[in-house]
Amino acid sequence: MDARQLKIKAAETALGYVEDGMRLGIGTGSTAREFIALLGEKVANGFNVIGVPTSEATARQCLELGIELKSLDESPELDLTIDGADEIDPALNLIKGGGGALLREKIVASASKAMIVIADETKVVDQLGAFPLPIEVMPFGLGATRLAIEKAASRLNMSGSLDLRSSGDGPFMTDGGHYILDASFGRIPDAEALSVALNIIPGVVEHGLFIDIATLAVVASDGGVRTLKATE
Ligand SMILES: O=C[C@H](O)[C@H](O)[C@H](O)COP(=O)(O)O
Repeated sequence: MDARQLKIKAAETALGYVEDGMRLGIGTGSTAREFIALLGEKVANGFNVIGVPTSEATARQCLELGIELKSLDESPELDLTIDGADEIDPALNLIKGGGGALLREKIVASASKAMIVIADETKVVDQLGAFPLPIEVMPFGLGATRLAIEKAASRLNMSGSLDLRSSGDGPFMTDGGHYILDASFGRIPDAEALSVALNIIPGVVEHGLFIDIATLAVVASDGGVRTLKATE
């Protein structure tokens, strides 16, 4: 099976967890896109959900498919969020933000009773960190924020490059109007400690470490689809 078929398989399985009438957080990225396409087919056949999108791109796709959308202000508590991930560890801690949507994704997933991650097998790792960690930062004070991140990482015995994400003709801008620094620190020995250390830096808006948020992962490989639950 090619990569897209695996994403569709994971999305199909996750769709089985969505019940009629649910308030649903809807993720961003190429795997989430396959999920939205399948959800759209179900909605066209009379299935009801109220979706809260995690990005402008997801909102556009949902609206094209006739999926009813609300904001988190209108629907502040959600039953379930379904979203992709860049890395998944055995405790179901995640790295997200490869597509730049991590801030809204974390707000939406945190407002949900459950979060199901959909992915192909390549996203499952023993320890997070081979995928560069996206850190969403304020454009104001970028140099000072970068230095503060480097110092915080160094206190945790980590170092590496912090690359300002580019859109081709300038810095990549998130839906919230912020920049992204992609941190290549390598394997992260203590993701929770790094998460806390990043969260207290004033210019850091959010980062892509999702700790204790995901409840289930649906992972597709050539051998079939398996579901993972957090080991601790
Ligand atoms: O910002 C983007 C999101 O966190 C995505 O869910 C993540 O990057 C995975 O994307 P994909 O399904 O395209 O690999």
